[in-house]
Amino acid sequence: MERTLHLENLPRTIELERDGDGRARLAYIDQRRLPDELVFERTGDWRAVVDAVKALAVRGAPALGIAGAAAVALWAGNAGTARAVARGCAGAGEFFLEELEPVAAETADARPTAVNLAWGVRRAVALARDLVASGAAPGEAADALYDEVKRMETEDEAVNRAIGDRGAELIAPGSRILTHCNAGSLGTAFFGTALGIVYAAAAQGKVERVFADETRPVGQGARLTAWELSRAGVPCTLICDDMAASLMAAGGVDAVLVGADRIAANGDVANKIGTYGVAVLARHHGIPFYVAAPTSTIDLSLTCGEQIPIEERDPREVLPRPIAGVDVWNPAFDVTPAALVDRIVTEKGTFAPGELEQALSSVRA
Ligand SMILES: CSC[C@@H](O)[C@@H](O)C(=O)COP(=O)(O)O
Repeated sequence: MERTLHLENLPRTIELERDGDGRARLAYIDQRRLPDELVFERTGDWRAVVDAVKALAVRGAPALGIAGAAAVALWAGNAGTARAVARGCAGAGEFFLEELEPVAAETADARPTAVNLAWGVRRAVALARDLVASGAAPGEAADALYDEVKRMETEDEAVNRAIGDRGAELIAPGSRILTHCNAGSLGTAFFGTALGIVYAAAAQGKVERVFADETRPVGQGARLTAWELSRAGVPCTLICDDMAASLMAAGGVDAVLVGADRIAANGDVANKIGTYGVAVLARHHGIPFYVAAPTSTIDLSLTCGEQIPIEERDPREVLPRPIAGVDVWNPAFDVTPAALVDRIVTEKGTFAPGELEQALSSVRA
């Protein structure tokens, strides 16, 4: 039975826009406040974007890519251009690029695991360099960076929809799908990666229900995935992370779908902490484990997952009121070995982890 989805109820997550005076600003959903309230923040300050990334107000690998490029564009349109203009014409472009360097470095370092953040920054910086090299003034470079971020937003949705269509082919009718964290519209400009597959498969009437892991410690599953799926009209059941094993043992899960923050060349997958455990459980119970990600999340410069930097976050996320004598370890991500991943779904194709490197080298060539 085909299901009527209500994707129109999902707001766009992150968008560069111009205010009434033509100044660039970034509008984003403050995801810390969901599901209690849907609040859009707006800022023209690149440092505020970096702070929003660090605080998880903006999160999810593809959304971080856009945030990274947007921070560069905002700097270029405000402080970058103003300082270069104040300095005068001679060498303004070189001065602009020199000043851009620490801005780019600070933005790219805001979160280390999701490779899209640095990818987005690199894409913006490369464009700025090309423009200055071809004689563009800083103000012109800033306008072009604005347009580039808008292109990234559009591309991101198109990529997610392609992932959705490809991934839906893996989903059997009547499927009960387990997901971890939020790899949905909220982690992207729009539509989502793992949840993009859910939306595409649900539109074909194949999804009976999605089980959302709560995803301790920050609760992206409980606060974000459950909110997003219910708004979109997909039946959703929230479970605590430690219930997944029992659910699988009871025969309640037909497939696992998760997103990724970085995928190494050998197909090892870094994603939200707890993903590895879900993959072990899925293999034990003979349930297929699928990863959905854009090719921008695949880092062919790393041969294996051990090389992926894992972000450690504030212990207060785990233990809000410290207990004397108790230490806390709070890694935000873990690495699922390629051997536990059945298929990786990208916009360019669906691959076994072992095929990834060769397949992507040939599609990129
Ligand atoms: C489409 S988002 C994919 C991943 O980035 C997602 O699964 C994830 O792990 C997000 O972690 P977060 O710490 O919330 O940024």
